[in-house]
Amino acid sequence: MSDESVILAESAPLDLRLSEAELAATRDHLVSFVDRMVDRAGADGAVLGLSGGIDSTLTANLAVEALGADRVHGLVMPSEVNAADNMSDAERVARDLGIEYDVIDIGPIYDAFVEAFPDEATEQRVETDPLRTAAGNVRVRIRAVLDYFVANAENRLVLGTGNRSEALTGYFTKYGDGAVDCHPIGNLYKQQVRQLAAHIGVDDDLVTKTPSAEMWLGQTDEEEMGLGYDTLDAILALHVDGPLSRSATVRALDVTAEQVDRVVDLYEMSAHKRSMPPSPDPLYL
Ligand SMILES: Nc1ncnc2c1ncn2[C@@H]1O[C@H](COP(=O)(O)OP(=O)(O)OC[C@H]2O[C@@H]([n+]3cccc(C(=O)O)c3)[C@H](O)[C@@H]2O)[C@@H](O)[C@H]1O
Ligand SMILES: Nc1ncnc2c1ncn2[C@@H]1O[C@H](COP(=O)(O)OP(=O)(O)OP(=O)(O)O)[C@@H](O)[C@H]1O
Ligand SMILES: [Mg+2]
Repeated sequence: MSDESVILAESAPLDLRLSEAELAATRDHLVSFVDRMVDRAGADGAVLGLSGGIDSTLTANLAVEALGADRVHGLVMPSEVNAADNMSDAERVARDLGIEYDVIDIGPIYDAFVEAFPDEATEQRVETDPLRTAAGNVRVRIRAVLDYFVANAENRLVLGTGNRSEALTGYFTKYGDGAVDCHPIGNLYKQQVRQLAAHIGVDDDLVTKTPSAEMWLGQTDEEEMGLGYDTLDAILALHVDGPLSRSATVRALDVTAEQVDRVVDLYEMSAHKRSMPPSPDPLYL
């Protein structure tokens, strides 16, 4: 069994599932949020990146429910490190929803970036950290530039797809997938994202797909974070968002103190990603 399947085989230590009535209320709440955001901005619609993952799939579904298919524009943006299956899933989502979408190969844009960089060795070293992450972040930020081009050109808002598990751990690229106008699913833990997606009828293969940022070939969120989402969500809900102490969390979830500490570290180290860039207090002379 690979490391990844060990992580995915973990049983959920805390049941965060919503009831059917709560799912229905959540769906209405998020749909009206999207509608309100676009309306208050005086925008004509929304644009979002479609990756074939569950976060963008759910967000696209909610956007279509809020705005109608004719006011949602999807961008499928493959690169050399995206699995072809994910890109065809992204196109399937757009087609099934009946939205306008473009497929934009970001490979040449990324290559131009690397070639323009003065360090000739950059290209050779990008497959090992820290350059692997830096290079992956470039791809993510290129997508943000394209999202905003469409938003500017077509008077749309950029919909983010971040969920609460990612926000609290800083598991996103600053000014990359974090560069958006709002995050409709930003208050749902990852397992609630899956549950809401299943509730609204998203295909099962998309609901159960292994989450991946696809910053490099074969990347998975859970492997990189060193924690399964079910464990992560449970620790976030009880300890970071909730009132339980470190030791009470260890007892309640049957997790290790190291796992709780890891989550707290991720949370604390990423505080800068959850606030506006600070300036010094004003100096009144
Ligand atoms: N204390 C501090 N105060 C203010 N700024 C601080 C800072 N510490 C770092 N920084 C700044 O933040 C930068 C690091 O942040 P960042 O550039 O985001 O880079 P970083 O957090 O290193 O990498 C992004 C992480 O998010 C994951 N990700 C990215 C995109 C999508 C998804 C997904 O789930 O799909 C996941 C990715 O796999 C990776 O683990 C530093 O280079 C520095 O500029
Ligand atoms: N190849 C891509 N084309 C278009 N958009 C992308 C691509 N890769 C990532 N994105 C955008 O970046 C967002 C963040 O990626 P992330 O992996 O967190 O979400 P996801 O792929 O929708 O779901 P999961 O986390 O389960 O993989 C995506 O939801 C999508 O909006
Ligand atoms: Mg993904």
